Amino acid sequence: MTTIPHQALEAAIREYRDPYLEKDLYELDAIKKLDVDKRGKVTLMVELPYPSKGIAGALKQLVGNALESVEGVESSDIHVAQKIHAYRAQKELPSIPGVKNIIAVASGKGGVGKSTTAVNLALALQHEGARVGVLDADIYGPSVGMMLGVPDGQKPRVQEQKYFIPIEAHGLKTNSMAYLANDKTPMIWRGPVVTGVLMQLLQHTLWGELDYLIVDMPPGTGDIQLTLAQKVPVTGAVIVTTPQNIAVMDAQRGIEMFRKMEIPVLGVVENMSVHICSNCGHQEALFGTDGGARIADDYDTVLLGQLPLHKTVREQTDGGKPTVAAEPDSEVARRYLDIARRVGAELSKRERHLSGAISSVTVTDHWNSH
Ligand SMILES: Nc1ncnc2c1ncn2[C@@H]1O[C@H](COP(=O)(O)OP(=O)(O)OP(=O)(O)O)[C@@H](O)[C@H]1O
Repeated sequence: MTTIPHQALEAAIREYRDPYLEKDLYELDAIKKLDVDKRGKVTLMVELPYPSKGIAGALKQLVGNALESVEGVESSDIHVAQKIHAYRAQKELPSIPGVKNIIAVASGKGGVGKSTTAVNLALALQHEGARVGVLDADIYGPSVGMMLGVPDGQKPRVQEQKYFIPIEAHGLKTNSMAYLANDKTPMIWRGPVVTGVLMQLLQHTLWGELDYLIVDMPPGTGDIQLTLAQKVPVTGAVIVTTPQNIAVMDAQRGIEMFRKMEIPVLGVVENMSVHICSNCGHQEALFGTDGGARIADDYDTVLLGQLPLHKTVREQTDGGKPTVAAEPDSEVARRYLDIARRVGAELSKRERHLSGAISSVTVTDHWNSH
């Protein structure tokens, strides 16, 4: 029988640093079980605080190699799971039953690719193992349904004349202003009416159990956005910008608005960073360079990622099958998946929601990545 000093195992495990949280697994309190059997087989259970399916393989391999180089260790069996907590919303606003976290995707300016980012981020979080919904609050151009391939005119079913049953698309639970509108309704939806309708959509949809509800906000920083930022219990905001100066300036205004409302800004996504020619692959910075990095720097937040301006992104997203669903292994989808893990990781640094405050929350969603 071999006796392997615990210190040696711990030292080996500590060699791995989480790429998003930049801490080792002990610092993250991620080690849930560590056992060695008589034959030198190490069993390790790791639990990460963000959706991380895509990096579980690498983690297992790296930690496995480190463990197996410890004298006396013959083999290792590593299990990786994730546990997504509910984090505090601004000003202790009451949460939506079953919804652990609401992430607002916002932009200071229209047309920068906010909705494209919102749907791909939602799909990427799901791909990484989370349960996700999307609320389209973009009253000026609700496009989430179209981008997720929901047939025109489809309406959510209503239960007990009070609750909406969300429309499922690509595994996401969705609800949208667009599902309820007809050609005439946008005319009456102005100001306070709009926020009233949006709050109803949020509160009267049977979302079920969600780790993240992505809210695609209307672009800009006007009254509607401000009211939403005051009323929707948001746990974190993601700001989408393009690199050009004007968009960056508007994005700064967006960051300031969320900060004023005490909503943590999780970071900035720079969309349309470079144009990639679909014929020759030539890359060109059409809208200038590094706008997202500058703003992240100036506002002490994180550049979550950069997306190229690419014809297939538009074709796939506008065609009802966003890139992460259409081509999950593509370079662009990999960027969205990286952004999703970063968003989850950034959120996991925030203050937790008081335990027990959300009654219907499930605390573990284990998946093994064998
Ligand atoms: N990275 C990209 N590459 C190519 N096309 C893109 C990219 N991002 C967005 N687009 C396209 O740009 C258009 C605008 O995108 P989107 O609707 O997401 O912007 P938005 O900021 O949500 O606009 P608004 O909220 O003002 O309606 C869409 O046709 C979309 O497919």
